Amino acid sequence: MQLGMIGLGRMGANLVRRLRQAGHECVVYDVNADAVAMLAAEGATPADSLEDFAAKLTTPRAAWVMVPAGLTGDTVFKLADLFESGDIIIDGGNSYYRDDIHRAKALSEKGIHYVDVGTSGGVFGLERGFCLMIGGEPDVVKHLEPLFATIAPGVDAAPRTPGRSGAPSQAELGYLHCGPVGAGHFVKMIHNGIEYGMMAAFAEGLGVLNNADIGRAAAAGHDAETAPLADPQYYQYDFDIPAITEVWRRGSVVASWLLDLTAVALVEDPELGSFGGRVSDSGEGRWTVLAAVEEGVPAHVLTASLYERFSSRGESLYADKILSAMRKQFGGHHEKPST
Ligand SMILES: O=C(O)[C@H](O)[C@@H](O)[C@H](O)[C@H](O)COP(=O)(O)O
Repeated sequence: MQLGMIGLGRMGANLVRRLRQAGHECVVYDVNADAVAMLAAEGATPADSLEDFAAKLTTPRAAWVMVPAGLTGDTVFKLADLFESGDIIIDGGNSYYRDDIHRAKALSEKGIHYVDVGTSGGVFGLERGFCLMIGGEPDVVKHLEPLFATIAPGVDAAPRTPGRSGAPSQAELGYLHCGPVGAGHFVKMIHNGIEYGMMAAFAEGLGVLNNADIGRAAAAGHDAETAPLADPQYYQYDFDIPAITEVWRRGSVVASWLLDLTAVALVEDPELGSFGGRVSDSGEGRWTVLAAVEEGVPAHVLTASLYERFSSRGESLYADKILSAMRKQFGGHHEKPST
């Protein structure tokens, strides 16, 4: 089957490679001509403009947009100007599901179909396959199924769940038509909200392990900034955290791909010296929390993990200064000045 790919960064390029390995034809375009040339050298059909891209696709066209966040809407609408009724535009980025709903409505006036695909797997997707969460019209999603089946990891990526037998379902193959337009990105949004929570759980637990030698510092003298440690004898452990993440990978309840990646990170940089501790976020966690608020559903862990990212970037500094100022006012306590 033929697919056009716009956006040949790590994700887009690897999607093309995975499709090509299975014999699908790919027409590729990116504003970076070098990225186009690299995939052309691997056998993809290059396009040197959006117009050229649209012209090289056979109707009904199917184009996957995988451009950096912020450029997706513009790219979708530019492409829609060149496309005809019956053509399909797939947004495989991390778009807000509400944008999908608006875009699909606008495109439908021209008869163009819009499919949203939450794509998980990151830089490992070429080898492992990408988990796909899909939203769109059933017949359009069905038409694209050979592409989704190729991109997805396949049934062997995980042991079959006891109780499931016979021909593997879509979900067992690693892709799922989740519902109408927006449903794919809604599911991906919540996936990423969970990702924030799981990451924060590992980070906080390892942080507590990392401080389990605090009893030694306490023996050397009490720091007036914190309450005295009641029993320093209980905090005399100098844990090997890379080794702990490694042992947890084998047979423990918290074994997971996220833990595997944490173990890799700690082998590469045991002291984490290459990180400043500022954690970015690109919107999915915020949208998850907004959805929880609007649904009136508690999401304690996911909300706390989002706020931790804000704190990591110094966004709690003003509030922390207010805390110090109040404590000094009512108690006359000494609070350390800014450094
Ligand atoms: O499932 C995935 O492969 C990841 O979730 C991927 O989509 C990306 O790494 C996140 O979107 C980062 O999200 P933040 O920038 O919000 O941490």
